[in-house]
Amino acid sequence: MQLINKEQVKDWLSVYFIMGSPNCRKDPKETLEEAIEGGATLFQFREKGANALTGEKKWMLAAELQDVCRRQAIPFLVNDDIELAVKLEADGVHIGQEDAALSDVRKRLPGRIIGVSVHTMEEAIKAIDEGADYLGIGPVFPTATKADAQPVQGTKLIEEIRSAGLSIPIVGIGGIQAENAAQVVSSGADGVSVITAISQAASPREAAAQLKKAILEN
Ligand SMILES: Nc1nc(C(F)(F)F)ncc1COP(=O)(O)OP(=O)(O)O
Ligand SMILES: [Mg+2]
Repeated sequence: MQLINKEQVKDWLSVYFIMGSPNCRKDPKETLEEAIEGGATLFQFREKGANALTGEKKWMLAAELQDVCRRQAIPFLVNDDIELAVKLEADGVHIGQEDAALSDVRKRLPGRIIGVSVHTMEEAIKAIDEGADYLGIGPVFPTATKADAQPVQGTKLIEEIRSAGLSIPIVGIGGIQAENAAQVVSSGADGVSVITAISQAASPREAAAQLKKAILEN
């Protein structure tokens, strides 16, 4: 059972920026503001990896970035940390196969966006049956950002899901940049999600704008 308007979710997925403080070249708040000014349409707070903030510091940064999203009217999602999402009344969460069960998350965050990472058709069908609002599929290209990433799979699963006539909103993830973004969308994804392509850019604004342009040209 889908709770959020599917077309709205597809629009949100166009340029989906994911970030935490360890990913940033400069101040995370500045990075996010620039990314949204450049064209980012959705944000996921993913505070993970070496030197990730925890406890009060993590909560404070999340609240600060949520405020940026509120002011710029884009949804603020939280990766993994359901407690934090509930505490902040986030617009949604993203969960992987090892994270909390979708049914439990739905109970704790009714009416909010729930995205699920999937790597196989079986995982995709299970997530759709359980009412996921979108699927994160990848890694499409090699990525250095996620140490425990699954094997690189290109756009094969995205194409398979679309060939099966499934219309759930899909975002590609993993090693995506302006140069390769168009092929992700032409394979059937509704948008692309990136970390490094924006967070490590000299100009996050310009990087987001280039991604947006690549998507719109497709
Ligand atoms: N965080 C993510 N966001 C997306 C999104 F669809 F939003 F692009 N897709 C996939 C992931 C990966 O999620 P997961 O497999 O739980 O690993 P981690 O918690 O380390 O990110
Ligand atoms: Mg996760």
